[in-house]
Amino acid sequence: MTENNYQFDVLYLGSGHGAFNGAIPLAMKGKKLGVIEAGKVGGTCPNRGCNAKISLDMPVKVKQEVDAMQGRGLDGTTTINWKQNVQHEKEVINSLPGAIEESMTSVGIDVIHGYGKLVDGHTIDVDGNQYTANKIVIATGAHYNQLDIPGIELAHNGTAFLNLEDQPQKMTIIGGGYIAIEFATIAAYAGTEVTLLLHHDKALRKFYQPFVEELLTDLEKHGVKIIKNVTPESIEHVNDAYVVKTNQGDVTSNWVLDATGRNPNVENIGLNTVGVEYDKNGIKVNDHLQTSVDSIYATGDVVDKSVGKLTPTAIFESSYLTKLFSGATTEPIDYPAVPSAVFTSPRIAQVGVSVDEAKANPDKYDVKEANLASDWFRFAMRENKGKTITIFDKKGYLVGMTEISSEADNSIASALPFIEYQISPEKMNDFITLFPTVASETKHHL
Ligand SMILES: Cc1cc2nc3c(=O)[nH]c(=O)nc-3n(C[C@H](O)[C@H](O)[C@H](O)COP(=O)(O)OP(=O)(O)OC[C@H]3O[C@@H](n4cnc5c(N)ncnc54)[C@H](O)[C@@H]3O)c2cc1C
Ligand SMILES: NC(=O)c1ccc[n+]([C@@H]2O[C@H](COP(=O)([O-])OP(=O)(O)OC[C@H]3O[C@@H](n4cnc5c(N)ncnc54)[C@H](O)[C@@H]3O)[C@@H](O)[C@H]2O)c1
Repeated sequence: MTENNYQFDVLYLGSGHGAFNGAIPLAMKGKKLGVIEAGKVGGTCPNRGCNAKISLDMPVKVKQEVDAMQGRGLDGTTTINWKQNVQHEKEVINSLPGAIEESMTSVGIDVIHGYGKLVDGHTIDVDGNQYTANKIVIATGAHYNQLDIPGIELAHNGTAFLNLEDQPQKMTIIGGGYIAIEFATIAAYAGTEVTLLLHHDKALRKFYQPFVEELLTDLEKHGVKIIKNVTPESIEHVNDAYVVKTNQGDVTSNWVLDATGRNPNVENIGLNTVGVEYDKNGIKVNDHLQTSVDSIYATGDVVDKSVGKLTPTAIFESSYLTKLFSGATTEPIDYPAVPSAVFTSPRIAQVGVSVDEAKANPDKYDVKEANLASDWFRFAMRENKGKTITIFDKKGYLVGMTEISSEADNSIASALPFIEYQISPEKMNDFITLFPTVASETKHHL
């Protein structure tokens, strides 16, 4: 029996990481749960986000490593087969929605397929059928922004890129965020001539800009043409090509990607009907992820939040609600330092206090910069561009780190416990790492 005789204790609108990561352990605690999904179970990340993207990146990373070892034990470069790579990606992701649905149904969760709309604080309508719950969690995620210019319907979004079976000879990418830069890398390494249109003079604005400049220079070496401070004005189909008309002239290619960001899915789900407050940045929540309607909570990309709209933050929020709903906590949500990485070649990754903040506050922080080319292990990998910057407070505790290298994601990941658990400089030596690894060499910089 559920609380107050509702059909469900908790009903999730959406089945992405903001829902299923918390729903499964909550169901295992005996709660009766329902998860409503209009599209593929598992949402963006497994089906058309992180997992799909990183599968396409695997040959790119290997190619970068093979290129680096030319004449150092390896003779002969390699080329990326676009069609095979997309097939490889499909083989990785195709089974995920079924597996995620099975992991929910196996613990008694009802997965309801259809489009849900809030009717009141305890009821969701799914294609004419009404479902009631003591609590509702809105986890509807986000959708691609579409530039408001004539001819934009001739451009494609990130999902189309991940499903693109025929390699374009030339591609125009509008945007300078994660998706624009990661997809430019994948396409350029496969031999597509990419033109990247940056709205301003900077890309990846949340990352340390000297590292971003190095990344852009490296992309240029791989044939990417970068045009800064450009405003796309329209797109036209001329003969077999697509022409992006801009304030700096025409850019012609066979395929155009609109990578100008993502917007939260707040429209047409009944938020106005029930009085849930939101704006273009997402649903407003308090420090318990509760919306302006007491019985309704929100997680993931649909939430207006200061931390990154990333899979691990969606998982953290979903898991927090599991603790809240099961009575394991009454405390507000308390995010740890949130790492982020751009999965390019080389990668840039960062966590904690930023380099800019540290340099602006020399009374609070010490900044240590290291060129990784002089690390013997990175030298063995022929990593010649790597740089790492570590940031310490005045007591010598690690509080932030930023790296550019082919292993930046793994290097930052290995430093996370030292930051989150505030390991003292003396205690750091109590850890024995595997040797020789990225982690063992990263530790020398901490
Ligand atoms: C191309 C790409 C690459 C990315 N790469 C990374 C990465 O490398 N690392 C990282 O951390 N993050 C990455 N992200 C971000 C990450 O995918 C999201 O932060 C994460 O998926 C958010 O999860 P969510 O549960 O909030 O939303 P989603 O996963 O989007 O799930 C929302 C679900 O709700 C469903 N839905 C919406 N409205 C309704 C309705 N009315 N009724 C029923 N169902 C509904 C949708 O169909 C969807 O399945 C990437 C995103 C993209 C697009
Ligand atoms: N590695 C990762 O963790 C990863 C990878 C991909 C996506 N994501 C997530 O997905 C989300 C979406 O990524 P994204 O790259 O689409 O968004 P983004 O917000 O990172 O970048 C959007 C880009 O579009 C540009 N832009 C905006 N309006 C424009 C205009 N009118 N004309 C030209 N350019 C314009 C911006 O300047 C910016 O460079 C992000 O929130 C990110 O958290 C994460």
